[in-house]
Amino acid sequence: MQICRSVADCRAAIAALRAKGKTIGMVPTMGFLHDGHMSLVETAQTHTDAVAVSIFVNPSQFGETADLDAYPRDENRDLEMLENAGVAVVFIPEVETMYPSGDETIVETTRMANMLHGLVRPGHFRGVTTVVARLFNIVQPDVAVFGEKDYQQLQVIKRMVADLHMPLTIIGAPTVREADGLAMSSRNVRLTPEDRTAALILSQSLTAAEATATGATVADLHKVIADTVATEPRATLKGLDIVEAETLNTIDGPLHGPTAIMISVAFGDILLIDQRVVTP
Ligand SMILES: Nc1ncnc2c1ncn2[C@@H]1O[C@H](COP(=O)(O)OP(=O)(O)OP(=O)(O)O)[C@@H](O)[C@H]1O
Ligand SMILES: CC(C)(CO)[C@@H](O)C(=O)[O-]
Ligand code: BAL
Repeated sequence: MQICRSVADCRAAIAALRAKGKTIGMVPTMGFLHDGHMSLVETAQTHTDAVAVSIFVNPSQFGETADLDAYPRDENRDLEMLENAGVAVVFIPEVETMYPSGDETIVETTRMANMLHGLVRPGHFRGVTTVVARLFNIVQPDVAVFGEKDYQQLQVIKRMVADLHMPLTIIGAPTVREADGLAMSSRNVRLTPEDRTAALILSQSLTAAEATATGATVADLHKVIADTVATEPRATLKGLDIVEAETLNTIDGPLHGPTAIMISVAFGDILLIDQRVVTP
């Protein structure tokens, strides 16, 4: 496994694989890896010959520096997991490497970035597309894999790739969960034991909504989720969006096709997200 910290080293490692005729898959991450990330690596490996993983805690997608500062990191453990998984290249840049001129050049999906979860975290998706576009330009993968857990992020990136005619395919991979249903997230380790138990309310509220989806309106599902989350006093519902699955367009009246339910719930200063696509 090649560990690269500069753009030149990363490009050289990828070029060496290309010279052997290998196709390249990519999994962008912010590190502190868990089984959710490793499932994305496996998906990338089934589609391509060699996989590159980036580890970069991207400052431009964090609103509050407290959230950025508290973001968990463990580079040695991450590298061991990636080596064991047979990853070919790991790219671990510094902030100066990714942002040589700060935020002079940005990439933004102007509509999709500034709706739904983008309103809960202003500027977040602009930071995501800006860094992902840079990562794609450095690695130039054939395929990149993103988790469905970050549902809006996946749709935003697909839109960016289509609109900028980027020559790669984006694949979405299902959410990997703990045994009790909590979506795996690097942020879970910051939860107190009480909040960790309370966090089950995310998946439980989605299950309650799914059970009533057929024949339901958006307003009905809003109520089911809000009422379920309200039964957990430690949880604060921050965002709840029920939209058409691919376009993220709003739905009037009853659900009429694949529908994405996206929720964000805060436990103190820790914001957790989950989603489910239901087809009535
Ligand atoms: N439980 C999961 N199942 C599948 N994919 C996941 C899961 N958690 C994260 N991912 C995906 O891994 C990629 C990197 O995500 P990231 O490094 O932000 O991890 P994370 O655990 O989501 O961290 P956090 O939510 O705390 O920011 C993204 O494409 C994300 O959607
Ligand atoms: C895609 C990503 C690595 C960009 O920083 C990040 O948003 C994430 O980990 O989901
Ligand atoms: N997984 C999305 C990255 C973030 O929360 O900033």
